[in-house]
Amino acid sequence: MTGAHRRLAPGRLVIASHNEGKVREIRALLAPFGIEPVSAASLDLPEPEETGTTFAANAELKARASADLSGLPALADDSGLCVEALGGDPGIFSARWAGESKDFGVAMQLVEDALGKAGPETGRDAHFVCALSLCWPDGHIETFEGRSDGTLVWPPRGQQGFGYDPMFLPNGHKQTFGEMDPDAKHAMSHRAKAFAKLVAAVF
Ligand SMILES: O=P(O)(O)OP(=O)(O)OP(=O)(O)OC[C@H]1O[C@@H](n2cnc3c(O)ncnc32)[C@H](O)[C@@H]1O
Ligand SMILES: [Mg+2]
Repeated sequence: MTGAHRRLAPGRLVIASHNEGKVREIRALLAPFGIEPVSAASLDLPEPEETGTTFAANAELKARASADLSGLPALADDSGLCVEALGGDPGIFSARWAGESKDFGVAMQLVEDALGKAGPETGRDAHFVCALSLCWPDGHIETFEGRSDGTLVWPPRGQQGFGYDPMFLPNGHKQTFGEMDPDAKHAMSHRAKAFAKLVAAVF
């Protein structure tokens, strides 16, 4: 982003996400900062169409939509799993690979099948990206990104986290994000890294 940072005043903040897993993680990350989080679902805010071509563009359009409609600052997250052998797919389409029923068992199987087609020589490296955008009701917006690098395991392991977590083994660790205690994921995830940048800028 460009320009000066703006401080976020204590008070209500909309978490502009309809993904319960993300909302849970963002609440935990916000807990120490005296902010009163309100979810987009509890305000009945619609889920905007994600027409952006980058994580940052989608995070910005989601944050802006919620800030406009609620009159409160809004924090949105756009994130996804990028697989090197698949040219970065599913990337910004990570949610869409799970289909209408949001079944990540299906989405992980699609990733595994695509990796099988790509062949063993291409490797199993992958990374998660998280873009966090904070938009104020007057339209001022700030965006921060974080990334976690790792490899993909099969079969998936663990019941913690959400989405693609059970098949993602972060570099230097023995447990997948699906097996890790939530606090351990928060200490190192793509979301936590983006959040640390946001904290440094606006709190
Ligand atoms: O747009 P919102 O309402 O926030 O919810 P969403 O689920 O549609 O979220 P995205 O558009 O950002 O899609 C990203 C998908 O990538 C996956 N994903 C993102 N972060 C993840 C994480 O930390 N662990 C596992 N999967 C993750 C997850 O399945 C998401 O559905
Ligand atoms: Mg989405």
